[in-house]
Amino acid sequence: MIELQDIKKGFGDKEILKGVSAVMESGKVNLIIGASGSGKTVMMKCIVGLIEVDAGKILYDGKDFTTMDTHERKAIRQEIGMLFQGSALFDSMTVEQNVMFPLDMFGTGSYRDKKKRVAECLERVNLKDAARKYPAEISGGMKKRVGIARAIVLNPKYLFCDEPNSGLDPQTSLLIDQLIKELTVEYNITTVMNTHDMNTVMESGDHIVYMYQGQKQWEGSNKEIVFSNDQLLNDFIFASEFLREAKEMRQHELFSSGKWKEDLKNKGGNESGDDKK
Ligand SMILES: Nc1ncnc2c1ncn2[C@@H]1O[C@H](COP(=O)(O)OP(=O)(O)OP(=O)(O)O)[C@@H](O)[C@H]1O
Repeated sequence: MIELQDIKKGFGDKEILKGVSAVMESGKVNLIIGASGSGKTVMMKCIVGLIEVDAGKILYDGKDFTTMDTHERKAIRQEIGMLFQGSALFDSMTVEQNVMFPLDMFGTGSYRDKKKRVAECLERVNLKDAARKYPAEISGGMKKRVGIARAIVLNPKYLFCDEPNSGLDPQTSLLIDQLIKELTVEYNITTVMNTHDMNTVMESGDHIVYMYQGQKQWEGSNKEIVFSNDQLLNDFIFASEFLREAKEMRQHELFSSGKWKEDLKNKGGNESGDDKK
């Protein structure tokens, strides 16, 4: 679990994060969404320590990251897996060597153990047969899967994904989303993902933090989004008439099945559809 307590960050006299609090739960895909410039990337960089917050706390399973020294931070960083937007593979290395890289950097076992771990991860993302290929020889979706294998090779407790679906077709995006979600549940990882992809929001958003101009405007699940009355969130998510109609249909479907009550109860919400901020 990662907890943000009133984090603030500014550059010069420009305040970017204006006191954000949120809890990113383990075993869940926690999404950060919002318009361009709303502060998603700055927030993500603060959480992993690429930039320092001006105020507030970031707790990794109760341990305050903001006051840790370099040594303590290094220990946390070893528990973090990162999936970068462009996959960020080394072109001169094979798929297998790319996945091996974090093990060579931080791993302790023998070469044989490392090879075994790499094989397990490649098998898990269904890329066993591509081990000897180079990035230039595989598709964009496969590159993302290599990125995922590399991100999980050290058994991370926390996984950060920056726009994992950018540049992928809708079907491949869905497969990547499913894979990330499965791994999150399987290994009880706290996954934090920055995304613009509305399919991801609706399919994988166990917990969604909607950022608006440096503040958390709304948070809830993909089910709660359908019943949200927050105007800014609705304008952002259901931007087109088509999506507004789809939302109404989904609401109707959930209302008539009575399933919305069950879903909201499970999420700790109430029947009035009041939003949590
Ligand atoms: N290093 C920096 N120095 C100064 N300003 C910065 C810096 N990094 C980000 N900003 C500013 O912070 C604001 C939020 O940027 P951020 O990258 O977090 O937006 P975002 O929500 O991730 O947008 P996008 O969806 O386009 O990636 C922007 O106005 C940006 O110009």
